[in-house]
Amino acid sequence: MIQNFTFQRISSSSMQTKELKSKFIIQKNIGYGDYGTVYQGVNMHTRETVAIKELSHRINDQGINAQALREIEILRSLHCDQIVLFKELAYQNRKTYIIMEYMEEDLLTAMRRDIFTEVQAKQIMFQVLKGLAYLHDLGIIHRDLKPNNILHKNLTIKICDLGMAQNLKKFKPQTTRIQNHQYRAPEVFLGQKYCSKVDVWSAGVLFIELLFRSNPFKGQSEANSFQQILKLCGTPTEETWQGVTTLKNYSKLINNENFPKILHSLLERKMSPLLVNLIDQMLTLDPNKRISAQTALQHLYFKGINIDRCLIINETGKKRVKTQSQTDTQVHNYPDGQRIIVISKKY
Ligand SMILES: Nc1ncnc2c1ncn2[C@@H]1O[C@H](COP(=O)(O)OP(=O)(O)OP(=O)(O)O)[C@@H](O)[C@H]1O
Repeated sequence: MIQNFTFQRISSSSMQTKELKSKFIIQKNIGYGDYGTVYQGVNMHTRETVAIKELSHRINDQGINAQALREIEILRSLHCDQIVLFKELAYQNRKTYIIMEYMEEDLLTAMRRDIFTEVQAKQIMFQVLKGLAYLHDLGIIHRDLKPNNILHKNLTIKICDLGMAQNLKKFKPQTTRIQNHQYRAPEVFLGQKYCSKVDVWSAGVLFIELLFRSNPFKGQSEANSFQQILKLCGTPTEETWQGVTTLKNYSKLINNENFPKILHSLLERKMSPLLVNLIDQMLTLDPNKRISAQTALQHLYFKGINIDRCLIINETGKKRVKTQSQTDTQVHNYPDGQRIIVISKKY
């Protein structure tokens, strides 16, 4: 009965759910997650290739679980080039299927195989930040940004898996059981009420991972990852993060050891000053001081970016970056008095 109610709720706003087999053929399995299996399929009427996410709910479950319902409700309301496109819902044998546009693969798979150049990482990050800025503008936090939730097709990026997303406008209580611990923002570890800046933190981690092929906050456990944050970003103090010592988990997670901030100098060895400045702002411990996705898009690092022109695909389908030997010199003065001179190649 409740199962029917759930479908009625979903279909109430002109959503027609059809039985899966009347329209789609499942071709192969393309992904597994904690909440479902994703298949490649084809729409028999249009011949379009689609991704079909099966939302598992056991026989005795009462309708679609809250996470699945949240994913459906949020995903279908979004219209953004950087978010995977929701197409329709289907059902079969008491299971619900989200039909989405099909993408080539996720970034985790791509990162395990390919080494990204800085130009490619820049293209990827610009699109990820655009997707986040769109979500944040609507009051939605993704809360689970990580390489396997970012899809690409020839480096056109789409964020997927809105199962953990929260619409801040709905004023629901916040859980701290969010984000994979290697991408988790410090305020979540410390038990502070959080906002869309948690996604910016995850994006900053992803940026480093794309360039270094390793996650700076990799840890076997949540505690390990948090220790890594402290070791690289420094121990937060009242001077650097006002109110940090009063946070719920402060005394549990932070002892007397005072780590200096060394992330900046590690990044400088490999990255341009502008990029270091951007990542530094994305990985600022205090969420109030951390850059927003919208402001990050306007950072000088992205000045002149043209996604279409930079990437060309060669005949074998491999990504190749077109470069020219022209250089460009820019001087940037930051409000904190820092002055950066950048000599960069024009692309
Ligand atoms: N539209 C798509 N096109 C191609 N592959 C996809 C698509 N959607 C998902 N996938 C693949 O399926 C995987 C799992 O999808 P998704 O993250 O939505 O499932 P989940 O059960 O919510 O996962 P999680 O365990 O992260 O919560 C992705 O990492 C990706 O590899």
